[in-house]
Amino acid sequence: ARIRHYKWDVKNEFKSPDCFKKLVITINGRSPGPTILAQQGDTIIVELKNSLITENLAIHWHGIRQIGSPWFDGTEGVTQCPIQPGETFKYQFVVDRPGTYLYHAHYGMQRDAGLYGSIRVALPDGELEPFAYDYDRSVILNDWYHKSTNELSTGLSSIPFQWVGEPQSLLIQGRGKFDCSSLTSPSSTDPKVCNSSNPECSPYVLTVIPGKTYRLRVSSLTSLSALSFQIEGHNMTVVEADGHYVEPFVVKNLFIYSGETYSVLIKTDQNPTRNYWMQTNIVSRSSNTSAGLAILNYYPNHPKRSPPSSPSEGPKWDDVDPRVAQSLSIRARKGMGRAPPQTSDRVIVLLNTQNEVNGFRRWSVNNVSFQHPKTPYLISLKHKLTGQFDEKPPPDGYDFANYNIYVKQNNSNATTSNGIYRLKFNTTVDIILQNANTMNPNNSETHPWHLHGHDFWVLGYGSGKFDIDNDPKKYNLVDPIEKNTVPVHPYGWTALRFVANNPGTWAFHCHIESHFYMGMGIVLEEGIERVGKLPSSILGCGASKGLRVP
Ligand SMILES: O=C1O[C@H]([C@@H](O)CO)C(O)=C1O
Repeated sequence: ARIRHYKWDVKNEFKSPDCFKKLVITINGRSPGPTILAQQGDTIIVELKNSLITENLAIHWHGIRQIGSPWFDGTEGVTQCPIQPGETFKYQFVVDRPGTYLYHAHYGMQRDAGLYGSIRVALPDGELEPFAYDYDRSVILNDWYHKSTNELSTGLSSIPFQWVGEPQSLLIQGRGKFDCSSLTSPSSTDPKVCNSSNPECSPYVLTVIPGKTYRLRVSSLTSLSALSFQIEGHNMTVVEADGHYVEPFVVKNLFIYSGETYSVLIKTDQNPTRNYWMQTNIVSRSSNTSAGLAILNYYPNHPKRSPPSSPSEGPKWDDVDPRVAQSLSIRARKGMGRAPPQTSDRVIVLLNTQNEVNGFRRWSVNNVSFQHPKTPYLISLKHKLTGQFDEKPPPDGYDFANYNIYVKQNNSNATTSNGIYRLKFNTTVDIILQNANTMNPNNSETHPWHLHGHDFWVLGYGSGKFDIDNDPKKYNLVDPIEKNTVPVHPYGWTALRFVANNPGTWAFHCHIESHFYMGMGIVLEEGIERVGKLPSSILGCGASKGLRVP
């Protein structure tokens, strides 16, 4: 195993990823940031300089379990104090599993500003993947807002509530195309603000050699949108999800939710005299945002030559069945999955609702809307700093008998809390995500939930209200996939199982940036007594002020 040492400088820069100029948070001048390339078992060291002028910072290593290094999970308020402007912070962790992972800001809604990238972990020398390919490439999908992160988050925490709305564009590998002619105000029609011929917003080009097999790692870090991804004229064979091998299945559209990663195999076996569209469309929300477009360039055609065809319409946004069908198709590759424990020690049902708290619009689980404490949990628990968060844990369920998930509630008030779920070390825990109606009539949204510090088995999906007596009998205990991010579909439920064997404090939350900001998450603690000495670099905020020694 090797040590991979990176030096990153994080700052604000003017960029035009979709032709509209705005402030973007870059790493070494780039957004998406540099790809971390490593081999299983390597140690990654990222020396991160915060060169933002007035803003704190924290970076999460999404999908990396941080076994033995829970303090470097990068989750502000949960595992560390934020990195202040001018400071250099050293993240150090082991990438213990091969696969496709991500990194991104995890502080307020900072991810929206463009602070994200990918992590690719290869097998050790001499070990082979269970599928063959000639080349390995990756694309990160995103959506993009023209308003600043501060404007968006301030709107969400204002009275009256100002929703972020649909994104202005969709990005593929950091590039999109906003139609500058749709702007009307004089300042924004200035070509210095929006310029459709700016080379920064020319489409991303993936050049391929005809007659080969490509492994394409596709991941999504959208702020809000669920996406359909397709490559004109090419089927995709899904072989990996969140770092786990999938029993291969073929799709034309890959539905992908924020925080998920997939590998698909594509054969470049189409007419080699032309190029093809790679395309994303928003699904699950009614949106006027144009498709995201990139070019699959068959060598030696000119990389800038537009495909002769028009981009496709994309799937119908409100057609839920094909998305549920894809979720159900994702199973562990035969003979390669780890079997889950056949029973669990604790079942936590999490009802997802939109609520109001003191006039603020929020999201809640079991009527509790999450709020960060001033002192990160890992620090207050390890150092036994009392009174730093609500000692009363949030509930393990909701009023199953009387709650109607299909209607807008008459009284949709909730409370805020920073209480956490404390899990007995090494026990097996089931979590059932239960979807419901929002505060708008006849509306239930899709939420991708992401768990830090673990992979979980996906035991099942269902529609309607989870029936605790009968639905567990239908669980897939034979070949469930392991993932770290999973959708709960509109008016549906999703059942997960994991073993609480990674000492630390771990966030579990909706990966939609505005929803987590609005309280849609929980925090789990397990084995805090087994956590080693905390590095001094994560201390220094809230009640841990005096603990930081140079
Ligand atoms: O949090 C949200 O707020 C809006 C909408 O409910 C506001 O009316 C929406 O679609 C969300 O996902």
